[in-house]
Amino acid sequence: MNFNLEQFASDNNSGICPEALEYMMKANQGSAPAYGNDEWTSLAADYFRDLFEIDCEVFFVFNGTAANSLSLAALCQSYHSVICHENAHIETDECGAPEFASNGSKLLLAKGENGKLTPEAIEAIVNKRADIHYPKPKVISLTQSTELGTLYSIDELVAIKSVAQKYNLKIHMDGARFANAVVAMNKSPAEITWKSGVDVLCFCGTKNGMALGEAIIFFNKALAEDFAYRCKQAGQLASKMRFISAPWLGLLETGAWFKNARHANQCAEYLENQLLKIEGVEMMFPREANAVFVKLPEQVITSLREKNWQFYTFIGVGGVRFMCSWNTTQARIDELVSDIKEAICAPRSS
Ligand SMILES: Cc1ncc(COP(=O)(O)O)c(C=O)c1O
Ligand SMILES: C[C@H](O)[C@H](N)C(=O)O
Repeated sequence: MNFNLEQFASDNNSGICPEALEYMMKANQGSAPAYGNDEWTSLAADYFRDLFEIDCEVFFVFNGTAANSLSLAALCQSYHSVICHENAHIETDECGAPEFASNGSKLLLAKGENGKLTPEAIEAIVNKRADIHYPKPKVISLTQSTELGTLYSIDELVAIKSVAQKYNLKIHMDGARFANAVVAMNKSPAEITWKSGVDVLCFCGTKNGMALGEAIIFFNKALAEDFAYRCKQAGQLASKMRFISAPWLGLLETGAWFKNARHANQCAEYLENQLLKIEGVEMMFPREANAVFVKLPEQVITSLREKNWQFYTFIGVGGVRFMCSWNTTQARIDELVSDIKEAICAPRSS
């Protein structure tokens, strides 16, 4: 298998973008204080404060599961619960880490069209029970863009914020593809986070072009009290933190965070448009960021696998996710589309 060819399984599969690599090399000069006491970490944190237009607390951890789990644990006690969508990554793909990190906060799952929570679904969970045996809802967890490639609009975020205020709930945002959401919505990072009621954001650098590294951004600073100890205890305090924060600064200072997300979104839009020209291909959800979800006949999926195409099929029988990244090329999209066309037109095996 040729590992150099871009794939469509995940933006996790992409390499390191030039800007992140350049700043990694810049940081690799001599020694620097460890555990986040270096200049790069300070500069990156300050840049986030400028970008989000608020004096927020910023922490850097290795991956998204850690970012989600630790930030959720900071928002609630073990006897509380976290309301999330049934397709939420914290439910489906973090191996119980959120429950583990919080010593037991239960995830309460809601259904919702296109992978999104609604105020009604949240209220139904909050009001389902009020007895002492029910883990008291304390946090709403939203993913922006969602696991199904869709977006919460500002109006939807504000409606959820009002429910959170009504029931004294905190709002966590899984921003694994937050940059893609900012680009797609053409709103400022502040408008789609703290100005819409978000208390803490997990801003993913890994999917945006870094080797690894997520920024946990507490807009409600009081909630970050002693959070550094939580990171240390969880093994998420990088001794050579400059090699997470410097690439982050590279993305931020050069604008690559925005450029990479815009490119990925544009590639997904191009892929969607090419697929819509093929009879027999059905879109599963609105394509609003860098993911394309389609229904494909089983023999097409088999044919693509035989040609070493990589993609997730976690969204039900015949459901396929194609994820575009900062380094996706139109040429590779055209190759994928050509193979899909060929497979759909091939005579069905009896
Ligand atoms: C929506 C979402 N949230 C969180 C994560 C967790 O990231 P990681 O795999 O780095 O733990 C992912 C992973 O790709 C994701 O897709
Ligand atoms: C689904 C998988 O766990 C990963 N979060 C991804 O989006 O590729």
